[in-house]
Amino acid sequence: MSIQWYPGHMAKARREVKENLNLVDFVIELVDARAPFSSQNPMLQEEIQDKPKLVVMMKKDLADPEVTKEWIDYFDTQFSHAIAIDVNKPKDIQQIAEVSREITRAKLEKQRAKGINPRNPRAMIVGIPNVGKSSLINRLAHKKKAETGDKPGVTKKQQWIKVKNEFELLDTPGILWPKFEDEETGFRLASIGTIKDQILPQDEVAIYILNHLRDSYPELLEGRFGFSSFDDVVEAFDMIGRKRGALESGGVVDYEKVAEIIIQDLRSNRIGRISFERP
Ligand SMILES: Nc1nc2c(ncn2[C@@H]2O[C@H](COP(=O)(O)OP(=O)(O)OP(=O)(O)O)[C@@H](O)[C@H]2O)c(=O)[nH]1
Repeated sequence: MSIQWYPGHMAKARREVKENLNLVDFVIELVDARAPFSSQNPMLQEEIQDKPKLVVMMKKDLADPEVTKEWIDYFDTQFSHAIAIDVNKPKDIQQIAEVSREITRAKLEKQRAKGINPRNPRAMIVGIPNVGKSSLINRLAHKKKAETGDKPGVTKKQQWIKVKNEFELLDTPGILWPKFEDEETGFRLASIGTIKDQILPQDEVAIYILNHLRDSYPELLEGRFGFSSFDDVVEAFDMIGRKRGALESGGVVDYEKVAEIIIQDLRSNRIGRISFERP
């Protein structure tokens, strides 16, 4: 995870995805259910053109279920099929094969009508770093451990994974960059752990999270930290620091430590199910 995206990397990633897109009939785009807009790649649609797309919102177990429902409706109005999954739920994984059948049905029927015996449709997974691409590929392939490619000197042959006899999946995912649109997008991506911790100041990320909890999830703020509102963020840091023993010698609150506590509590799902954006 946490690739630093420079123009050269971006051009190379785009080229690689484009080459593989030529091999497939439809695309499975992974986004993070907690921030489905910010975690989309801004250029993917351009490359996909009119190929059918299935949007899979990963990590639904970490997102606010009400908001996830809104996103599914939203993507449906955008002519994309969308589902939300928890990669550890076999039932959710099963859903991918079912929706894929719907997506490719029309094309297969057309081919059959022409007397062609169609081959299995082919798909590839595309998404930003850390969104869950390898986890999903491994589940679809019934593998327990991630396979490591890229051994120096070994050319990795592309392989197709047969998924429930519904479609064939390219075993290597396409990795593209997230949006870098504005500060708000950056904070959302930092909160869900998509961008390198060094990129944005951790105290600012923690403040962003606290403000979001106060404004949208006061009951979760209360449940985890013991207060549901605050006027001044320093006061909030002080309360958390005292409660959690993040103190320097002399009993002064260690703000850096508090920022770390807030971020880690969020990412390890100890605060509750939180979404960072609505459609
Ligand atoms: N809670 C939860 N965690 C998930 C889910 N899917 C993936 N993860 C976790 O997200 C992290 C990243 O998953 P990966 O499969 O490595 O993501 P990736 O997109 O292949 O990452 P890169 O190799 O960096 O591009 C891992 O810790 C996974 O366990 C999910 O549905 N729910």
